[in-house]
Amino acid sequence: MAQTITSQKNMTFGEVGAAAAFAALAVLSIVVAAKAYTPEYAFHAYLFAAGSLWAVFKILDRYYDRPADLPPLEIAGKPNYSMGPVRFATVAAMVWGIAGFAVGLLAALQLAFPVLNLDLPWLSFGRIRPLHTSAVIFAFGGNVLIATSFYVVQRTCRARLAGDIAPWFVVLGYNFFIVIAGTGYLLGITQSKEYAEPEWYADLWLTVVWVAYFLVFLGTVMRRKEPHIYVANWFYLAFILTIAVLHLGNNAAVPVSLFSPKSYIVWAGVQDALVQWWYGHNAVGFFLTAGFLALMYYFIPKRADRPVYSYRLSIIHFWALIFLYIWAGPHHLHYTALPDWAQTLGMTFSVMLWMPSWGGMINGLMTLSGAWDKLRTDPVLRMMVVSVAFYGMATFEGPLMSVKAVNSLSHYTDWTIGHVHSGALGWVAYISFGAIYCLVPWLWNRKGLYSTKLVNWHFWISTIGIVLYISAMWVSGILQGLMWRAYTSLGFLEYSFIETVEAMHPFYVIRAMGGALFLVGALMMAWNLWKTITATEAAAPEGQPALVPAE
Ligand code: HEM
Ligand code: HEM
Ligand SMILES: [Cu+2]
Repeated sequence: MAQTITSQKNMTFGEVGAAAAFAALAVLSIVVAAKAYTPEYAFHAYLFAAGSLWAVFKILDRYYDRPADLPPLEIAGKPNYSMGPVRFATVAAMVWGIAGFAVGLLAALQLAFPVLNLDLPWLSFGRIRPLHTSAVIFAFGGNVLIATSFYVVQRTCRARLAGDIAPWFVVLGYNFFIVIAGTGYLLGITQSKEYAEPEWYADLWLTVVWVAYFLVFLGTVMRRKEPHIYVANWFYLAFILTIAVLHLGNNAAVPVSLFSPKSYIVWAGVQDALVQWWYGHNAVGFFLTAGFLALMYYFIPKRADRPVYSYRLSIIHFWALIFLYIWAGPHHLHYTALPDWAQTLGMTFSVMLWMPSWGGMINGLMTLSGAWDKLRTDPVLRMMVVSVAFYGMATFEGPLMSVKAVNSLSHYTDWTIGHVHSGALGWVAYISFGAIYCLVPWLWNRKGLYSTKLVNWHFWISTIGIVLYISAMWVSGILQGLMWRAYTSLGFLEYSFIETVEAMHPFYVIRAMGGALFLVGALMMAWNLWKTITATEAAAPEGQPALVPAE
């Protein structure tokens, strides 16, 4: 007689708790929707209600379908990695990335040809701009960080992701936040804080998601089988923790009512400005830098098949970077009502930041020692190496721009926009593209990418795009700054404002062309990945990970 071992099937504590919490949120959202002061807010409340009901349904549905026992942590002595959430976030990153680049292109075209506002409030520059910045930083960048952090932490700790539904809650909950934020901008809901535009209710939701993210990540590190915590995880952890603190500090707002989307920030005057740029600068430092440095420290050694050039330097890089970044925020407030000593402090720490930044860049580049020849044949590695070079460029330019005398010329001009995009396109997007090109064949169990040639085309087309974008912005920024400060011999301003705007036109056209090339490259990438995923040839038999051993 065949022996069957069946353990009794029970709902886990997490399933019961999450289903109950979502049911309560659904009820609350419906009440809010009914009593909302504005139709836009009611729309968001309905989205929350629909999302929560869907979550309750999914949790119950999964419970009825699943076996009594939860997936084991190990199978035959090997970690049973959880890659579903990683796959979802990877695809989401590509989709949001393309949307964000397209909206950036629209914004760029609107600046060159204002008629493209189309006289529609939803498409006006003021709404499109935060849509672009949030789509590229938080939707594209955020999904890249979640996907890679969940991948890297599992592989380097040789442990399955902590939590059962928690990793899915993080990934889906985060993307729901993106939907609320993005639709909010189009409908005119904003608290007008740059890079923190979503209103109080979206911020509260993100807080819950982010705490879950922190717990899943930390829980995975704590169940590690590998005694050492690899340096990439340190960078991820600093990113997750610091973003939580920044988010709470910068969004300390009191809502007008539960039924209104509007809130008022508790900080006043110059304190509000300082908190905002403490946040804004460290969003660059910990989201766009520390998080993506974790990618650098995992994917470059992996792809080049070389150990990190100096592991000791990576530790120094880590501590110096997080200690210095946090003080540099005031460089966004030069020549304002902020006390002079605070401006000088911000400038000094920014100049000091140059050293650890370049230490990190050198560490990333020198990891290729003995493997430089791979740059000729592997465009994915080339993309990541160029990315590190752009990181070096942006972190040289940043300290320069933080010097008050330089900032008096660069501030308010397109130079800042050039600096931003050499960091954003050259560093953040390129290291992300490289990581995604590595990840997709691993995650979908494929031998390799569909076409390396296409990666090569992507590399060259988008590199030309970046060069057009940033060089146009440097020239236009410096021209703009010089025109604004030009005086006649009688002491009058030499140019009216509109003359400076007219002078920008050709550069805005060139920038839009650069953006279009960048977008075309990303579309080629999406096609290449799609063909890779749908290819029929698997690298290893189903159910057996085609993954190389963790280090
Ligand atoms: C096709 C690619 C892109 C195009 C055409 C584009 C275009 C633009 C435009 C036109 C602006 C407004 C500039 C202004 O107000 O004068 C802008 C701002 C911005 N973009 Fe992009 N962008 C692209 C990609 C990206 C990416 C990938 C990122 C980040 C990862 C990014 C981050 C930002 C940020 C942070 C700002 C605000 C800058 C500031 O306020 O100083 N962009 N972009
Ligand atoms: C050592 C590193 C860096 C320093 C000291 C630095 C410094 C600066 C300075 C002085 C400004 C201009 C502030 C103003 O005049 O308003 C600025 C703007 C900016 N930087 Fe950097 N930067 C650094 C690296 C980076 C990197 C790597 C990125 C992107 C990945 C980046 C993204 C930005 C953004 C988005 C802004 C525009 C903020 C805004 O006004 O909206 N920075 N940075
Ligand atoms: Cu800054």
